[in-house]
Order: sequence, then C-alpha cells, then structure tokens
Amino acid sequence: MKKRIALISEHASPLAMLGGVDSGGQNVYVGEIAKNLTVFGYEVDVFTRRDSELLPEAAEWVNGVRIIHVPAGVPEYLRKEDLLPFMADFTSYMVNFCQQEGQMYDLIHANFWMSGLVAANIKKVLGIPFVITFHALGKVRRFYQGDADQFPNQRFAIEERIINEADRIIAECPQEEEDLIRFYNADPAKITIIPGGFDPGQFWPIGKVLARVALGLDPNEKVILQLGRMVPRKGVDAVIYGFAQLLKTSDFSGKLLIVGGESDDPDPNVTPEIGRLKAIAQSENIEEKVTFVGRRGREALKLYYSAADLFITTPWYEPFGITPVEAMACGTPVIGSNVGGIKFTVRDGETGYLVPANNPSAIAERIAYLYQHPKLMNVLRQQAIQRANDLFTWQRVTDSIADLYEKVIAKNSPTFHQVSWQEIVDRGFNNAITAIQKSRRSLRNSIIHVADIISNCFSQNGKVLICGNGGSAAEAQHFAAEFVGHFKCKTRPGLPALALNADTAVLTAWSNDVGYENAFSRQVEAFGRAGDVLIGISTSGNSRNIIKAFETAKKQGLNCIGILGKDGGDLHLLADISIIVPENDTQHIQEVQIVVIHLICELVEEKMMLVENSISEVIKSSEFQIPTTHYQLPITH
Ligand SMILES: O=C(CO)[C@@H](O)[C@H](O)[C@H](O)[C@H](O)COP(=O)(O)O
Ligand SMILES: [Zn+2]
Repeated sequence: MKKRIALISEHASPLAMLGGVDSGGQNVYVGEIAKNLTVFGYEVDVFTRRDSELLPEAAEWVNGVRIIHVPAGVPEYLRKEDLLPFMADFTSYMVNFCQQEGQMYDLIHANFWMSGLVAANIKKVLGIPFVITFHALGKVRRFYQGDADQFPNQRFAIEERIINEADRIIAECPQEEEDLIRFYNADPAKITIIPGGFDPGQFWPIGKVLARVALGLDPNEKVILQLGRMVPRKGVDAVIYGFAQLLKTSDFSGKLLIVGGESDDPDPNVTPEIGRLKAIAQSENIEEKVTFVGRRGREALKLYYSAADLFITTPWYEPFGITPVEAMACGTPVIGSNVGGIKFTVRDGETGYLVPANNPSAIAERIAYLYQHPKLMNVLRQQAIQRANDLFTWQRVTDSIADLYEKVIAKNSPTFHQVSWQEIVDRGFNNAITAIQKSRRSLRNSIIHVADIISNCFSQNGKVLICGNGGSAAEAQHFAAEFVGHFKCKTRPGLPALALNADTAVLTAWSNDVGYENAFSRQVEAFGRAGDVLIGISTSGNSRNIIKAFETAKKQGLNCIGILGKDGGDLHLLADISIIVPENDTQHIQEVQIVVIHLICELVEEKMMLVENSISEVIKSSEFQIPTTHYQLPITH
C-alpha cells in the first residue's frame, strides 16, 4: 500500500503565483516536493487555507497530489501575520478530515511555524509523527527586521514547542542549522540539512540573444537582473544604490531590470515597495536605467534569468533563497549577499560572488570586475549551471526528504514488522531501479562529457589512471580492465589504463612507510603526465587518498574526473568534472556507478571507432596510401 503524506502550508498554496508579498519560495517548495514525492511512490495531500470563495474544498492537482483548501477564517486573502487565531480551526478541520477519510497519514510535513503548530496539535490527538521545514525563524526575523516584523510575540514560544515536539527538523542550509541550535537550543541530532531546489524542466540556459528578443530587450546591452519578492528585507535599495555608483564612477552603461511585485504592472499603489525604490532611482538620477517590470509568471522567469548577464540578490538575511539557484540553473552568475542560504548556494569566486549585505559599493565593484573579465564570467556561468544541476534539483531534494520520512516512519511504526526474505530481495531491486531511473536523466550529459575527455586523452596518446577504496577499488580495476582488454569492440587495440589500487606491493609499502593517504598520490607522481586523466571513484567524495591524488594530479596537468555519490564531497570541488550519482545510500550509489562505468566504456569505444572510420575515409579518398587502418596506438610515457 502506498504511504500517505500530509503537507501543511497554511498560507502558501502551490497554486498561488510567485511574486506577491506572501507568496514566494515556500509555495514553490511545497508544490515541487508534493509532485516529486509521487514519483517516489507516495500519496500526497497538501493542506492550505481556503483564501478565496472560488476554491473547492478538495481538488486533485496533479496525479497523486490533492490540494485540500481548509476553511479557517474568511475565505479571502489575509496577511500571514494575522493567521494565528485561525490555526485552532485549521487543526480541528484536519483532525476531522483524517477521521472521516478513515485512513491515517503516515507522516505530516509542516511548512512554516503556524503549520508546525497545527502538526504538533494533531500529533497530540492522532499520534501522527511530523517533520518541519520552518522556511524562516521568528527570532532571526525579529533580529533583522525589528519592529517591521509584525508577527505576534507568541511565535517564539510556539517555535520552541515545535522544535521540542517535531520528530525531525529540516534546515535548508548550514546557517539555519546554526540558528536553530543557537537561538532555540534545538537538539542537533534532530536536524537534517536539506536545501531547496529548482526544476530543470522549468529553468535551463536559453541563448541570451533569444531570451532578450523574446522579452523585447536589446541583445547588445548589458543587463543586470534583480528578481524576487518586493519587500524591504530583500535589500533591492542597495542594488539600486550600487548600480547608481557604478554608472557614476565608471564608463559602464547598461540596464537594471527589477522583476516582482503584487501586480503585472509595476504599480506603486499596489506594491508600496516599488514606490520607495522608484524614488531612490529618481533621487540618484538613474530612473531611465532602471526598469521596474512588475510581477511575472513562473514560466517567463527563465527568460529573464537567461537574458541577464548577472543576477543580483542582496537581502539582509535569507533563510534559503530559491532565486539564486534558479539564476545559476539558467547560466547566470550571481552576486549575492553573504547571508543565510545564499552563502551556501552561491560559491564565492566559482558561481558568482558574495558581498556583505547592505553594501552598494561592494555590489558596484563586483559588477565592474566581472564585466572587465568576460572570460571569467563565462567560467562562472558554466560552473553555476553545473552546481545547480548537481546539488539542487527538486528530484535530489525530494530524494533526501523521502529518506528522512522513511526514517521517521520506521521509528514510529507501531509494531515491529518482521520483513520476509522475499521482501528484502524485492526492496533491494526496487531501490536499485529507482536509483538508476533517477540517474538516467540527470547524469546523461556528464557521462557523455567524461567519455569525450577520456577518448581525447587516448587519441592523444595519453593514459588513464583510476583509483578507489573498497568496492570502488574493485570498480577501478574493473574499469581499467575494460580499457586494456575490450568492452564491445573486439578488434581494437588495448588502451592504456591503470588501477592505482591494484599493486599491493606499492600500496602496502607506501602506506606502511609514509601513510595510506599518500598511496595514490605517489603513483600519480610516478605515472601521471600532463594530458593524462585521473579518475577517482568514491561514494562519499571524501576519501583522503583520492583527494591527495587529485591535488597532485592537478599540479601535474592531468584532467581529474570524479565518479561520486551523495553531495559529491570535497572531490567534487577539486574535480574538473564529476558525475555525482543522485543517491545517498552507498550500496545504490555503487550500483549506479557500475552502469556509469560501462556506459563510459561503450561511448569511448564508439567515439574512437568514429575517429578511426573518418581517418580511413580520408585515406581512401586521398591519392596517397598511408599504410594504416587502425586508429593510432596510444604510446605510454
Ligand atoms: O563496498 C563498500 C560498501 O558497499 C565498501 O567497501 C566501501 O567501498 C568502502 O567502505 C570505502 O572505503 C568507502 O569509500 P568511499 O566510497 O567513501 O570513497
Ligand atoms: Zn559494496
């Protein structure tokens, strides 16, 4: 039977559009998690407050996900600051709903503190375990916003209660984990860091020219983008001041686009923050260079992200912040403030830059610097796309969330269930199939890219060194054997590949005399030459001896390729390219890695055959007869 999950999101319905004061990342988060959970075999109901008379009580949204509009307070928009009094009605409605349906939820996932309150009260009555994603913490908000924070003071005590009673807490970034411990004394063992994400089917890099033409922008102009909710804490004023400084102190010319607001037209009457920002642009005499676009639907956002050269987001604080990830996914480097989730999603100097919050000069300086270094901008662009896709797809995020659910559900299952041998076998196969399915789409491009690098290396007489530990050591030998012997093509010559973990004499001597962590790097020193490839296979991405080998290899001019799992660990940061299996379980990572290895072998053979065939074609059609029908035999150094 399918497991049933209730997601509560009292003010943020997945149906609401992004960009309004009270609708932002949380709507998207809840909607995407709900949709992706169905892929992992769950049935999902999303409970959100009925804020319009037009909304039906319960409606199927997508296959496997229902949205339940809970009558609590008048059926019209209310500020989230005013919703607490209606949470008792919300709770009783949900309790009745569960009892009437006669089917209990296996777990509740609450979003935001008021939903957490509902979940904690339901747990008291019905015993359903719950996990919570806070999306923002009251004490942190009060610290940054002071009196502008209009949530009732009861919020703090309620959050403390939720933190005590929740089965698990999801922190969206290391900063949030720190805040939970520091401000609320949360039990670190209860906290799991799982970031927010983006949908690669919705955000991808569209050619700049096309995106600009679609938006009616000049293809040759410099375009800087700010996009998100229009509230003072987002620090859009600093972006305008920074932009003004840039225009005044350099010969920079370009445009700042500001997307967001409560209406499609950038109307200050509807969105007072737009009025405040327009006045700043006017006082700086740059109103002609700043375009307020107004609110845009999610399907249009990829055009804005792709059209821009740079994305800027400098809030005072940001619990997670989905927009920088979306911008990176569209290939736009991000200048973000060094706060909260942004300092986790944006890697300083790799996918953009981090600047202090509220610091217009730093923004101006970084924009100028990037335009002066177009090649660097391009590198950041590529790395941004890679990082977003490696770590922040909703599929990957939901995978970690489902993992967490399973732990909580198993711990709370009322009777210990003796699993049969057949069930263990079935479960093993099912998990492997799920891991392979998840990997199929997300790894396709990197597998092809890696095969390119390896076949180029062989064609240019280079060799491939491979290393790993434990199961990965066996795979390293397996991989090398496919190259030295043959994979599918029985007529080709052997290709020079060497597993560094295979020579027990070298391995034991060097580990015994110097240290295990140097055992591979020493061999890289001995065998590696510029242009060779070093492949590190690791499920965690953190094996010290492979890290050292990569460091040595980089110094010697080898290309480093990681075949990794989990979040890619430190090896991902060192590798020139990595294939990160989107899975957390070591065993299933290894199962996918062997598929990846075989695919690389097949592609390398195919690519090299192509080279050989095209060489023979040239030879056949030329007047000169060159006596060779094989591709060049690689020569080892
Ligand atoms: O095969 C397995 C687990 O399935 C083990 O031998 C596993 O490879 C070893 O624990 C390795 O030492 C793990 O290293 P790594 O994958 O984190 O680099
Ligand atoms: Zn194993």
